[in-house]
Amino acid sequence: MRLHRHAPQLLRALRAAGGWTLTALTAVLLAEALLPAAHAAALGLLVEGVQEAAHTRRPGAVTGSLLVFGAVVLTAEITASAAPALTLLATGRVDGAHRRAVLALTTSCDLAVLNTPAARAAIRDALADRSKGYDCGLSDGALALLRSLASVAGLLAALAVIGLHVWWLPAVVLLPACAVRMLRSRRDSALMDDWRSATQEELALDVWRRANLSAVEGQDIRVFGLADWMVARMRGHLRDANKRLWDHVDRQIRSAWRPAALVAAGLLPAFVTVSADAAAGHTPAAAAVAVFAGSWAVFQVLSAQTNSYLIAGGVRVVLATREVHRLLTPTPAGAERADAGRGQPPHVVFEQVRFRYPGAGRTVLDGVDLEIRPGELLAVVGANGAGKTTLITLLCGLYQPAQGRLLVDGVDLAAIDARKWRERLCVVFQDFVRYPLTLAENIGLGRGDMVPEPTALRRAAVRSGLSTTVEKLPHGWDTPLNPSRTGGTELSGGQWQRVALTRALYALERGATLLVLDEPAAHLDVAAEHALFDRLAECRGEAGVVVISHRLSTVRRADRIVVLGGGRVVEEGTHRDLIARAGRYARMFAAQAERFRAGEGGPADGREGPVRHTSGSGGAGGAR
Ligand SMILES: Nc1ncnc2c1ncn2[C@@H]1O[C@H](COP(=O)(O)OP(=O)(O)OP(=O)(O)O)[C@@H](O)[C@H]1O
Repeated sequence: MRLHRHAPQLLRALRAAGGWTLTALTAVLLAEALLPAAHAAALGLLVEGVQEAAHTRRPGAVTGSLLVFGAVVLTAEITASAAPALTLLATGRVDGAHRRAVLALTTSCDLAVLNTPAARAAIRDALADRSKGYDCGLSDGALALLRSLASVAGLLAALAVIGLHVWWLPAVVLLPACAVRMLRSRRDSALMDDWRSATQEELALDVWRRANLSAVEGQDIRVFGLADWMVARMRGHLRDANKRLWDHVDRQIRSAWRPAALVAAGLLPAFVTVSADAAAGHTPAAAAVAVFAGSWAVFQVLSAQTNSYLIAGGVRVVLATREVHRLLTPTPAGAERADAGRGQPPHVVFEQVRFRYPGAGRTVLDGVDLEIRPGELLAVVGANGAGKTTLITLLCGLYQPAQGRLLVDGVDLAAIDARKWRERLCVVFQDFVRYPLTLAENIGLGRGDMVPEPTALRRAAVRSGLSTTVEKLPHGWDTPLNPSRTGGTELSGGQWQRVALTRALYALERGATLLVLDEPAAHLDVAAEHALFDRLAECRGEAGVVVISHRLSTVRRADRIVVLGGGRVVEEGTHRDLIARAGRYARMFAAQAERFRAGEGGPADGREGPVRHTSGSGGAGGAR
């Protein structure tokens, strides 16, 4: 790694620490680095002052040198207290700014790019999260470089102190000092390598530690009797992690004599010569003291020099960040893009849309032509894997079609500001997120960019049928939906689904005009699903509503039904039209009704399809 090429960029990162903090920190680090040399010089002066006071019998002769020595000691105290605080402040600001920049890129880029292995690896390296096994981040590297530069000044000063009295001594001291430094550097790098591999074992161990404490995995561990197996596995990881570290300690203890031998070999002959000169009266005692202390200062400065692995780690972050920038090139700025329009339900058209996930072999959507009319209630049905969820991710602009285009009110979605378009959408994905926050916060995230509005929260809860749940919660809206928090609780699957739905309906209250629901009733019973569909039907007109569902008895009441199959729309129309056509939809519907008639659940009026989407044969797909 060529440090000189990346050093300026690493140092530039420090600007985020702020002008004053950076200036103060640089001054403190410089003072710290100069202290050993200053101490040696002050010690020489003090000896000279004491000698003069003894010689002239004037105690006042020592005052000046005593003040200088006191100033050095005071500076050491001040820097020792100020350096950690300033370092902490600078670290927080530099890493904070860096993380914000990476986060901004990752949240604004296309998911297709974000999900590639190259992008994931670059983001991981750029964030260098310690909990993921990284030993140092951007600020560690940048501060290490700054400290190294300061220590060069300290080294030159220490060499000057000894060179001033004995001209040949700097070279004699510098050689063993550099050798000791190299040995230490190698030892630290080896320790980091061992520590890194031990961390990987620790991370693996942590997976099982957390699994044991988690309610979900905890169930499996108990039901399948995995406890002994898990403990054995954890022991294995712990043994591997510790073995590397113990081997390292063992090696270090056995080779501890090397630096000591180098110090002795370098310093002893020189010190003996200087002492002999001093005894012979060729070198003053004060100069000899300064030389001895100065020589030791050279060793001190070089030993204190921060390990190069930190700088290497910082450079790795710089390079990874550059890669993140290259891969996640943001879409053109919003201002240059078309606005998404507001207020009215959008008219969306999929035109010959083809799409395949990055790295996947199969084309999921293969020429989809689909219209979502303003304010209509549209149902999308199809077998498992037909591409219904994929359709939604394209509608949200999370992925771009490989071919074809999506038009929103006649404008290509690719030319519309993604943020503004998503403000018009409220989506509940099949795998909705269960945030470990309070109920109100969970719902408010439907428009996290706005100040939460309690009236809108309550209206959305009434619409989704969540109100009765709110009343039963110990702290109502302020109940944390996380049993491990004080006063927190866990919701059932169906209750969580209503929370996700309320989140979307809240977004509707706050200005969204297209509601998209992917299996919104997967966790609800048949009666609750019917009631939900009635409420969704009330939203139409005010907003467009797109519902994906496998339960055909429910979606039959949609304005239009679209059937996806083979990567394209194979049928569309009202329930009545599609039944009359006696095609794929009619066969799926008949199969579900047949299951119901066979007594597999639901009311017996032929309206209810009892089918859950979890099994291929039981779902719409199985009815083909
Ligand atoms: N992130 C992804 N990367 C690669 N392939 C994916 C990804 N997500 C989905 N797929 C594949 O795309 C196809 C369509 O998936 P999609 O989730 O859109 O189907 P679906 O109709 O919603 O299915 P279901 O009814 O089971 O929810 C599937 O074959 C699936 O394996």
